[in-house]
Amino acid sequence: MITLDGVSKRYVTKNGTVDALVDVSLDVDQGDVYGIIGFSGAGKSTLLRMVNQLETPDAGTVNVNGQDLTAMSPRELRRQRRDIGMVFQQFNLLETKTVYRNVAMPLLIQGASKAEIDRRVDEVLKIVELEDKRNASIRQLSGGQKQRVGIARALTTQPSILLCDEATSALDPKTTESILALLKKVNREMGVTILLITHQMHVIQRICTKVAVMEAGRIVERGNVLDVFTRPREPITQDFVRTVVNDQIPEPLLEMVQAETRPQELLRLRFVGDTVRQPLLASLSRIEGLEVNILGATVEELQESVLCLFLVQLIGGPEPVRRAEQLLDDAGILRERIAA
Ligand SMILES: Nc1ncnc2c1ncn2[C@@H]1O[C@H](COP(=O)(O)OP(=O)(O)OP(=O)(O)O)[C@@H](O)[C@H]1O
Repeated sequence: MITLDGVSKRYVTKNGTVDALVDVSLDVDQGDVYGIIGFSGAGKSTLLRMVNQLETPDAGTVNVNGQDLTAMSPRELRRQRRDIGMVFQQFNLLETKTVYRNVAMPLLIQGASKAEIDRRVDEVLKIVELEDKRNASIRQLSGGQKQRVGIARALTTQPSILLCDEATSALDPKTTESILALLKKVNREMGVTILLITHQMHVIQRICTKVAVMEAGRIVERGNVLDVFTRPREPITQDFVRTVVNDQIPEPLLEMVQAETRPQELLRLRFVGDTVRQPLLASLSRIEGLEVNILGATVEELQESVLCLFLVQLIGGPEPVRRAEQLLDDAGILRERIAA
């Protein structure tokens, strides 16, 4: 549905050159909620703006619905952009105008009839649950309500793609949850494909199906959210995952572990989905000559499944520890040894 192929973008300023995108390729399929995560300056905004050609590439192509946007005339591009809505971090609304006027804007620009505009505005305000604010001024709204107006405006032209530029970064945690739930609803019930950029792994966890991690203009890791959360490869991805799934031994317990004089093995275990139901820890503790201590545990909901992370200390000789590791391997549990 969206395909970037070998896209590069270099900005030249009086302070020097910046390679904002370096040979970036990306495939977003219909129905995806695709999240791009990275630190400030990684190139996320530049990538997002390629998809509606607010930025043009120095090299590579940008295809949307099978059409190469980089080869389009300005007129064709304007038509294509109606199929791509955009939601902004700072809402980008006309503060002195009404909700109706803001939401109607894309249709007014297109020259739609008053009857059609009225019908469509009412439809989208219902979706974002702001019917009662139709005639309110934007200034009278909370941040969360403003973002709902921003989403409604992006949906008026019935786009098949929604681009979200840090849509929840200016909102408090509770409002963030409600906006993320709304985006998920837009994806599920209206079939809108979403490409979003964020620096919060929590956003990826809550609504994305796929994720790409960006660093210095490159995509360094990508995949299904469940896979990336379970087996993050790159250090930057591990850092992002750690902000949601803590995988470190808590400081007070570390001292106890380091003071242990008996032979021990420290393991980080990851269980996904059905594996969670197995009574593994009970089985481990039945191994003769083995003492099992839990040093940490996290359970996170992820894509309608659960990811559990356990930090365990196995105290015992080589044979009981080997049996324990065998048991974990047979159960398909991901295990990783950690240093004390
Ligand atoms: N119009 C521009 N002119 C010059 N440099 C730019 C321009 N736009 C972006 N850059 C630079 O390109 C790099 C990537 O910027 P970009 O905004 O895409 O990153 P980002 O990951 O979205 O960052 P943030 O999260 O801070 O928005 C940065 O070094 C930025 O300073």
